[in-house]
Amino acid sequence: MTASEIRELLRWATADVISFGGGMPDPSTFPIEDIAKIVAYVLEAYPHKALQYGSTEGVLELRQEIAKFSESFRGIRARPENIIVTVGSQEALELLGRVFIDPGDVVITENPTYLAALQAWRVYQPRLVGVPMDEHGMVVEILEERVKQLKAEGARIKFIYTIPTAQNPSGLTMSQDRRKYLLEVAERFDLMIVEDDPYSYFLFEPIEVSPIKALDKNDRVIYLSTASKIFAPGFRLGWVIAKEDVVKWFNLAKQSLNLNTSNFVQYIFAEGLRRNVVLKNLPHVRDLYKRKRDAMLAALETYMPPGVSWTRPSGGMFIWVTAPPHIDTKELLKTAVTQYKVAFVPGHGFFVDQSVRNAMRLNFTYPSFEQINEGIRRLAMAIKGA
Ligand SMILES: Cc1ncc(COP(=O)(O)O)c(CN)c1O
Ligand SMILES: O=C(O)/C=C/CC(=O)O
Repeated sequence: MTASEIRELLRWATADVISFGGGMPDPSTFPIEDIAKIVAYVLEAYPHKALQYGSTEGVLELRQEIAKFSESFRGIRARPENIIVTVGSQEALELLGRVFIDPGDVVITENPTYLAALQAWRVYQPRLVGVPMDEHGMVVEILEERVKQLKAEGARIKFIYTIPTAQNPSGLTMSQDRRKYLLEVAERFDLMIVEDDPYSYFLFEPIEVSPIKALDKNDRVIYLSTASKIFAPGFRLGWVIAKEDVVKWFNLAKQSLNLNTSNFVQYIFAEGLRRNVVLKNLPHVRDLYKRKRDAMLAALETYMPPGVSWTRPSGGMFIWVTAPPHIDTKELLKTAVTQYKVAFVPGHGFFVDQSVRNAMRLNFTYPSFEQINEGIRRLAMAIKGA
């Protein structure tokens, strides 16, 4: 077991430190009034169901609402039997490890990728294989070559993990052609794709892309999403859309983890979807995050010294920054926090072999506009002094 550099950062979060760490939503986006009304309604209308143990796969009413939401908003056709509700999509990542990974099995991911997925799976001792990205996302040509090599070695490839839209940590979005190519490679080599999709709700520029799951005609994609960025992360509510036998295995594995996801939050989120709270809130959230992204890009242009580069995310919550090669950002973090009062997530933990030491991930959704400008100014001073 290894620590999450993101979770560990929470230790540094003191009042005088500007943190670009955790991918936290701007608290102003939480639909507090709607949630307050819904809580009162749920406790009035069906308190005994909401406060009781529940089914491991999740409340039927919520799975029905998620199926409707996924089809109308994401173009993903699914029935409630194809859905299991999880304790955040982080639990879905754990279930993937618990159900699919035996020691030595190969898991293929983008490189860099979401470090808490790697953290969850390392417990099951996989062989992690990272595929590089370019501005169009995972370089699927390289993936195809790696798959051929791995198959020739007799490796057991359990799944390909991708965050195709506004990727964590890079902010990059996989093109539609690449999505089709990836699905074609998976079909040809009989592989499963895990599509982790917390961020497709926040695309700032019009990009013609669809979830890979919406293109999936042969149940080859296990799709993950979450209420964390569109409702509230404190609810710890995510979901998986997959073929029924995968849902059954996830159910089996989840029984011994936590019996069931909280009924209380499930009924609240079901009512939130029913009342269109999410879709009503999204345009405001998307506009706010676009403006915050632009504010951080402008501050980077203003303050960063030569030799520092960064991505221009198409959506999501993060900008990926590459410092000059002599800088180890894990070391830089200590100075940044203690001397310059600014924090970020060092980049090495996002790589399958922790090899890249001079990168960092910056969150722009949580800090205020003033903190974004001041924090980037401080960060630039820390980099110049390194
Ligand atoms: C790619 C990805 N997957 C999963 C998660 C976990 O989210 P949650 O457990 O809150 O649904 C996150 C959270 N930042 C994420 O970025
Ligand atoms: O910053 C992220 O990507 C994940 C955030 C969830 C967490 O707080 O660990």
